[in-house]
This record gives sequence, structure tokens and C-alpha cells, in this order.
Amino acid sequence: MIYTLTLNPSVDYIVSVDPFEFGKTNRTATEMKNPGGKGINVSRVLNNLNIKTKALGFIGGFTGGFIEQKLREEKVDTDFIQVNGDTRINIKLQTGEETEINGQSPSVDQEHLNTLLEKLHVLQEGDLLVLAGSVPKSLPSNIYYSLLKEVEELGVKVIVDTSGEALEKSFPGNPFLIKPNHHELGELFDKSDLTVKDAVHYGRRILDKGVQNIIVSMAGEGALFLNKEITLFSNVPKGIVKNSVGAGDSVVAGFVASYSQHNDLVKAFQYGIAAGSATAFSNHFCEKAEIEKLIDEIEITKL
Ligand SMILES: Nc1ncnc2c1ncn2[C@@H]1O[C@H](COP(=O)(O)OP(=O)(O)OP(=O)(O)O)[C@@H](O)[C@H]1O
Ligand SMILES: O=P(O)(O)OC[C@@]1(O)O[C@H](CO)[C@@H](O)[C@@H]1O
Repeated sequence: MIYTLTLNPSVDYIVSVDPFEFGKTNRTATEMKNPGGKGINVSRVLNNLNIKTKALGFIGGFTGGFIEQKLREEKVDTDFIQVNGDTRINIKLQTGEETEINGQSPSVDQEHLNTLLEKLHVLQEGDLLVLAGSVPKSLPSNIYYSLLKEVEELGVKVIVDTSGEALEKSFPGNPFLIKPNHHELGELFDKSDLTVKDAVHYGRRILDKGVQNIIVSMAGEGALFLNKEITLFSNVPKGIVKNSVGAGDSVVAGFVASYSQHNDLVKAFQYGIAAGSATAFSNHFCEKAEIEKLIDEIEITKL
């Protein structure tokens, strides 16, 4: 079984405004309201690929109700924990470039956390758990490390997709996979504008800290896959990016979809990149046929 955990879900309000003028009343040309948060996005993409997951996380208020209702309509299985306060609303403003305003989440207390731990204790050998997204302020920044330790004895493979302190602190918990983009990887070492060579160098330093596999996505510039045995580079297919919200989550979902079926890291890397680009090239999360159309354009080379 595949589980996703979103500690900090959101309603994503994705609007295009053209032209956009600061200090003026602007009107939207298009708008969408979607259930969001990185783990939830992974569940939604896997659902598009006919792979069942259970989405865990903390939700509350009218926005939490919206998320549950939408996921129920899409037939994504959920087991959320209710918290006091409204789940945040994240604004994604498309004006030719993309600007994001991510909101604040309601607080999560010890009792909520204990309920989460109970839910995680039912996981079994062979299960995959995706821990994704930012950590609400009320939780410690080493929460993903604690959760990795919590399921360590269960034989579960854990994927961590987050950034900054929460990501860095997860490394000694030996996550099966992490997927930073090149900016997030650079941030961990106080570096910007990483080249492919730099990304390989810093990726290797993270492998030394206990992470088993790393995908470094670099938007239109390609992606890397690293573990102690192999270093691979992938190009990305050519196309017009329409909406990158959830493209990174689609890489994770595509990887999980393929790996859970074929147990092959290289194939899963390729499928993940195809899924990321298929989402980036459309206004919805990728579908199977869209991924399969791109897969042959993706060449994996050994570095
Ligand atoms: N210009 C592009 N051309 C082709 N594919 C792209 C492009 N930009 C993004 N993608 C696809 O989206 C994936 C994720 O992009 P990126 O490296 O920006 O990760 P991210 O920052 O986690 O994504 P997100 O925008 O969802 O936060 C890439 O690996 C690629 O598959
Ligand atoms: O604030 P976080 O948790 O880092 O990211 C949240 C978020 O930007 O990530 C998803 C796209 O990856 C969106 O659905 C959501 O709004």
C-alpha cells in the first residue's frame, strides 16, 4: 500500500491575471481551486494512474472540508486528522511568470500527533510512505526524522520531499529517496546557481549523510539520479510549460508508480521525469497517456 502524508495541506487558488498591475484592481482571466499540498498532489497523480493510495494529514475548517470533498469525488482514499482552524489557502498567480503566496496552517498539537503515530503504526513491510511538503510552525523541524525513526522497524520505504531544515534533519533517518530541486539542494550548502557538476558534488555529500537515493530536478535543464552505485543524468522533453504547480510532486508520483510495479530505480527515474513534464505541459495533473507519449523522448545517460 502507498501512503502519503501532508502535514500542511492547502487549497490552491490558481489564477491567471493578464495584464497584472500592482496597486490596481486586477481581474482574473482563469481560476481554479484545487486540493493541494505536496503529499495530496502525489496521491492525486497516482490516482490518475489508477494506483490506490491513502492520503494522511492534518486538515481543518471550511477549506479542510473542501479538500476532503474534492478528494472523495475523485475517489482518493483519505484518513485525515481534524485540527482546529482553517487549512491554509495558497495563491498561485500566473502573470506570464508564476508567483506564489503560501498561507499559514492551523496549529497541530501533541494529541493530533499521537493520532498520526497510531495511524502510521499499521504500515507494513513493502509499504511506501511519502512525507511531503512544509512543516507547520507548531511542529518541530525534525518531525520527518522522528517519523522515519517511528516506522524504521516496519520495513517501509520512506520518500521525503521537502526543503530546508526539515529536509536536512531527515538525512540521518536514512530516507529511501529525497527529491530536492537544484535550488533546494544549493540552499542546504548556501550555494546558488548550481551546475550539473555542482549538483552531483553536493548530492554525493548528502548520500554520505545517510540518504539512499536522490533525484535532483532542475526544471527545464534536466535531472539527476544518484545513489552510492550510480550517477545518472536525464534530459527533459521539449514542450511549453503551462503550469508548474505539482510538477515536482508528479516526479515523485511517477517514480513511486513505476518503482512499486517494476522495482527498477532507473526505469522509475525516467517515468518520474516524464510525469513531471507531462504535468508541467498541461493545466491538470498528468494522465497515463500523456506520460507515455513523452517517455521515449527521455534519455538517461551515465555520468
Ligand atoms: N521547462 C521545462 N521543460 C520540461 N519539463 C519541465 C520544465 N520545467 C519543469 N519540468 C518538469 O517538472 C519537473 C519538476 O520541475 P522542478 O525541477 O522545477 O521541480 P520543483 O521545483 O519541485 O517543481 P514545482 O514547480 O512543482 O515546485 C522536472 O523534473 C520536469 O520533469
Ligand atoms: O508550502 P509547501 O508545503 O512547501 O508547499 C505547498 C505547495 O506549494 O506545494 C504544492 C505544489 O508542489 C502545492 O499544491 C502547495 O500549494
